[in-house]
Amino acid sequence: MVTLQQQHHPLSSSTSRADLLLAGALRGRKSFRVSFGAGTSDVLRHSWVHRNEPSTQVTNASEKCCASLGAENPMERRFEGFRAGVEDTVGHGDEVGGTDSWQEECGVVGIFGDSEASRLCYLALHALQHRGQEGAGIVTSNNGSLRAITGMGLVSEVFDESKLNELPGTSSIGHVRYSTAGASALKNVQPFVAGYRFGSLAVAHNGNIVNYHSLRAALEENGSIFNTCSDTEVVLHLIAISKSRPFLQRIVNACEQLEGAYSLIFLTEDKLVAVRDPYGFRPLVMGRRKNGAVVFASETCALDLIEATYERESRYAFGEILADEAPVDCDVVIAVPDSGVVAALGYSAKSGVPFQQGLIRSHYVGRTFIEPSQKIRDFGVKLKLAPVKGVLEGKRVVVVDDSIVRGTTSSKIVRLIKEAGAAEVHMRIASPPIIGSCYYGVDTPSSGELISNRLSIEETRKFIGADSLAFLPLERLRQVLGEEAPTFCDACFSGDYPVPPEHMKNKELEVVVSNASVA
Ligand SMILES: O=P(O)(O)OC[C@H]1O[C@H](OP(=O)(O)OP(=O)(O)O)[C@H](O)[C@@H]1O
Ligand SMILES: NC(=O)CC[C@H](N)C(=O)O
Repeated sequence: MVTLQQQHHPLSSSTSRADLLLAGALRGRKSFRVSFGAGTSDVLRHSWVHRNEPSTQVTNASEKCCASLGAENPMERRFEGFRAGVEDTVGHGDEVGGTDSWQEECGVVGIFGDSEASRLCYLALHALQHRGQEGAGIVTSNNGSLRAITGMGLVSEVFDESKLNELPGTSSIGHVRYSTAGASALKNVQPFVAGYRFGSLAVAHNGNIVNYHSLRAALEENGSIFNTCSDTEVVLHLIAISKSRPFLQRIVNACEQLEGAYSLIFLTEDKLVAVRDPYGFRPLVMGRRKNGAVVFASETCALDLIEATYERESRYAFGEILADEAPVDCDVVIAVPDSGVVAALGYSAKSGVPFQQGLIRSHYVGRTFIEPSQKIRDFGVKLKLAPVKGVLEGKRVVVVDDSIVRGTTSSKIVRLIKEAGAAEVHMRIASPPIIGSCYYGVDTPSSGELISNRLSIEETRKFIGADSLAFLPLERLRQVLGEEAPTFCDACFSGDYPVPPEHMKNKELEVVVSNASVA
């Protein structure tokens, strides 16, 4: 582990140390670990500390997790179809055997050094709401103790002004949940807070710990009692039993035992620590507010909302590369909102072709994956996206999206745009073809259902009905990532799985590698 940075935090002398640590300890791969704060308190405690809200109704291990969903909760209706027969350790990925589109998974946030920490956390969670709608929670640290509020439902359903008033403090972490391990139930809603012999510790996790079953079995064998049926809880137990010193080393020690995907944010009475797995499976970005407060979040949209700056935006570069690699005579560049917007701006800037809003997204419609059948899903795309005739009629249109998964969205979009009168439709995709399923926490369909696994780029172009189709070449993606490229997992694009997963669900591992990038 190498210390990259030590600096004075401008806000408070009691939180005066900021360490940015770049760890190379985990299996020889590079990952980053970041901690902010000072000192440790040596409080002797073993019990769980406050998870306010009804979540404190702790249960015996054999209880089905789905049991604690409240009847009045709107999410109960939304997830009704998924819950039948759900076992303790089951999340969405296991229940439905993959979903209709590329799922982004939970969102995590951490704020350090701002007197409005819980409010900023709340706003940032709003920006990340698309990553998980089952439950939300915030933990703050104030005057040497942690305080948590968690609940089922959307951020706006769980929190209001009075709840936020109950969460004073200058540091906070937050979570929006899309379950992958452990059913959709209140007790599995994060952040989790635990008390152990050195004080209190909270954690928010995005990802899937693939060796969770064996870790939990070993911990239970040694007497650990679990409070939830989420994979995330093992991390707290591993930290609590670690013999390493100081606190950061205990985290390293715990994470060294984890396999799979984890972007984790920890909060103690005086520290905030962000950890990313050695392969960078799940996203995590760092930003800073003007007052010096440090922010971690799953996506940059959360940084933008709370006016924290982030140094690099690679999606813009992906758009520029597409314009460079796959130019085409066209009149207008449009995006599939919201995920294609930044890349479309990059394409437009590089090609000199104007960017316009050719598709308007309705934010009042649920994500298409909630719809149960293919037939209904087709309507879903139409409901979600409305073409703007004035922009499209008679035009040669370049449409930029971030990915093609099964091909459902792209084919509907091409049809919508043509029906609106476009003369030509050229799809540009700001990622390489997705040829392999994900086993590390992104709920993707099985490999066989991925269109780029089954069809060549030319066949995919025909399937979606576009006049041309181009993907971001994998080598160019790696170029953008530079030296960091080997530290990121690109299994879904390359078929090269860095960690063989313990549980394969029903997905096949075989992938067909497709080399061409333009059709
Ligand atoms: O090829 P398909 O299987 O249709 O999936 C591809 C689509 O899925 C994602 O959107 P999603 O529906 O997740 O909504 P988003 O725009 O909120 O990301 C992605 O941005 C593509 O538009
Ligand atoms: N989507 C996620 O990142 C889920 C985190 C964790 N595995 C859970 O199920 O709660």
